[in-house]
Formats: sequence, C-alpha cells, structure tokens
Amino acid sequence: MDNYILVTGGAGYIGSHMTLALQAAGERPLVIDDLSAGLRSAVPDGVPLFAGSVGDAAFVGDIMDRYPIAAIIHFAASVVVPESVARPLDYYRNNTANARTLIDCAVQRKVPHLVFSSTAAVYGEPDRTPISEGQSTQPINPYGRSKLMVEWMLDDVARAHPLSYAALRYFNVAGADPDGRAGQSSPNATHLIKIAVQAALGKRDGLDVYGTDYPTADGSCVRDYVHVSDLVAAHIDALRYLRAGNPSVICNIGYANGYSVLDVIEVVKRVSGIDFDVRIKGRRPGDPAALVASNELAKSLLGWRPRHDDLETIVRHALAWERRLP
Ligand SMILES: NC(=O)c1ccc[n+]([C@@H]2O[C@H](COP(=O)([O-])OP(=O)(O)OC[C@H]3O[C@@H](n4cnc5c(N)ncnc54)[C@H](O)[C@@H]3O)[C@@H](O)[C@H]2O)c1
Ligand SMILES: O=c1ccn([C@@H]2O[C@H](COP(=O)(O)OP(=O)(O)O[C@H]3O[C@H](CO)[C@H](O)[C@H](O)[C@H]3O)[C@@H](O)[C@H]2O)c(=O)[nH]1
Repeated sequence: MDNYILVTGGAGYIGSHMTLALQAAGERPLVIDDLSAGLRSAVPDGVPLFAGSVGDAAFVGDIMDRYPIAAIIHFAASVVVPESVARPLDYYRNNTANARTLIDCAVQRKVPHLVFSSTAAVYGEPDRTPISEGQSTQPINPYGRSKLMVEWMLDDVARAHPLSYAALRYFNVAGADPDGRAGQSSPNATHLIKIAVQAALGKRDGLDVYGTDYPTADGSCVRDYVHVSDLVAAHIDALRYLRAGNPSVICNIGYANGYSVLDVIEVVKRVSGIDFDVRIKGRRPGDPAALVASNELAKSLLGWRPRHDDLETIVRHALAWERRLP
C-alpha cells in the first residue's frame, strides 16, 4: 500500500503502539504530535514524525499535500478526566476545536476514512452494564463531553462529505507491548495501573484510592481494563472495515469484565510480589462508579478478536515496561 496512515498523537502511549501495529500490518504510518505529552523516542525508526499541533490548519494541510493520506487515526488529545474538570476550556480547545480543524483538513483533501479515539466517558453514569453503544450518552465530565462533540461532528460530516469514520469508545487502556517495544512512558501519568506498578517498584510512595463509598461490591470504582495491544488491533480491524466500503460505526472497545480499584491493587501486589502503601481518600471529581463494555459489536462487525483479555497479563506487561524505564 502506497499511501500513508496519518497517526495523530503517535508519540503518545496508545499511538506508539499503533505505529508498531501498522508497520506489522504492512502499512506506512506517519505521525503528527505536538510532543506536549508524547516522546520523540516513542516513534519507531523510519516513521516520519512532524512536531506540531493538529489544530494548526496550515501545518496539517501542508503535510497532507506532501503525503497522500489513505486514512487518519486521531489519538491527539488531552486525556486526564480530573484535569478536564479543573480546566474545561483547555479540553474543549484541544479535543473539540482542534479535532474540527483536523477533520476540515481531511474533508478538503478528500481523505476517505478516519478512526477516532472516543471514550467510555461519553456514557457518564450508565443506567445498565455492560454498556452497549445504543445506550444514552450523558457524560459527567468535560473530557467526555469534549469527545462526544467530536462524535457528533463526525456524524454530520460523514453525511455531507465522502468520509467514513469509526469512533471507537475505549474503556480503560492499560498494559504494554508484550515484546517490550512500547509502553506508558509519562512519569506524570494518572492512570490507575500505571500508578500502581510505579508504587510497587518504589517510584511512588504508595497509592491513593479515590473513594470507597460508591455503589459497587467493595465501594471502589469499577472499570473495564483493556490491553493496549488488543486496543490497537481493533483499529486495524476498523480500517479494514472502512476500506471495504462499510458505513461509519461507533463501537465500544473493552472486555466486558469489570474490576474495582481494590481488585487492581490486589493483582498488582500479587503479580509483583511487592507490598506498597494504600491510602483511602475521598472521591475524585468526574469519576463514574462503574464502566464496563459490551463488546458484541466490535466482535461481530469489526471481527475484533482480543488476545490478552486477562488482568494479570495486563499488569505483568505494565510491570515489565515500568522496570525498563529509567
Ligand atoms: N488511555 C486511556 O485509557 C484512554 C481511554 C479512552 C480514550 N483514550 C484516548 O486515546 C487517545 C490517546 O491517549 P493516550 O492514553 O495515548 O494519551 P497520551 O497523552 O499518551 O497521547 C496523546 C498524544 O497526543 C499528543 N497531543 C496532544 N494534543 C495534541 C495536539 N493538539 N496536536 C498534536 N499532538 C497532540 C500528545 O503529545 C501525546 O503524544 C486520546 O485521544 C485519549 O482521549 C485513552
Ligand atoms: O491513583 C489513582 C488513580 C486512579 N484511581 C481510580 O481508578 C479508576 C480509574 O482511573 P484512571 O485515571 O486510571 O482512568 P479513568 O477511568 O479516570 O479514565 C480513563 O478511562 C476513561 C474511559 O473509561 C477515559 O477515556 C480516560 O481517557 C482514561 O484516562 C478511577 O475510579 C480512579 O478514581 C485511584 O483510585 N487512584
């Protein structure tokens, strides 16, 4: 295949796994990343990296003029739920307004397909779990709203222009490349499994549990943790699906398994064989009690076949990557 797959945010956690998976699939990835959270070193050798913002129309347009783009996979975003509560306008600018610029560039250059990183946060407090895609979307934090607005934009744009899209609503992405080539590298990451493995390895002085008074079995929040390699495989499946001429789709990516914060801590302690301090704190703003995916659509429509659906495996790979980091 001659044309490029543009990976925005390709120097970040998930994007760096995506470029590796694209290379393995025989595709030609090209990365745009402003390096606000990503690392240059996370982009594999031989993959062109353009440092700048997807919100800069002249910059993005110039790249698209020079490199024919077969599809865009749009990861670039601000990703921390409590930060979005404190700084909503930053999230609406980076996640919503900058996505609009990127989509506009794609429409002007007739890019045929776009895969969008959406999120389980669009559901808010779901009325039923596991959550299926038809359930109502009532996000309870600016992060979820900033992403839901992009889904709406894509829906309108796909009706008006020859662009088909897949909006993949990821549940909680975790773990690292099983071959040790990529992982979550940010020292300031806020994600639970990352923090727990850092605590196990003595990189943090323990872990705070944000709330044990939720309406869940043990009172802590429940999430559906999906291995990053299975997640990026879903994007390869989505590309294949769109290129086959199928209509746009919105699809959950998760395992339909819920684990509480206390479950995760127990697994990290057991897999690492290391005890660490756990402090029970109050709730964190913006957290829904439980988010667990129904994944029937991803399996039936995209042909998604998860291979690492096991919390111990996810934690083992996250630990292995954390040990390699300085
Ligand atoms: N990690 C999760 O659990 C999770 C869950 C649901 C959805 N997502 C979505 O997946 C995507 C990737 O998340 P991640 O966990 O890899 O985060 P990340 O912060 O590691 O990656 C995001 C990347 O985008 C870059 N970026 C940010 N704004 C940019 C801009 N305006 N222009 C160019 N580059 C920009 C950052 O430098 C970074 O490299 C995000 O859209 C996020 O909302 C993540
Ligand atoms: O030190 C910590 C970190 C997290 N948590 C708890 O662990 C759960 C998971 O928190 P994360 O920060 O790991 O993830 P979120 O569920 O807040 O959000 C993640 O998953 C969402 C989808 O479910 C979004 O897409 C988002 O980008 C991504 O960060 C939450 O209940 C949180 O309160 C703690 O108790 N202590």
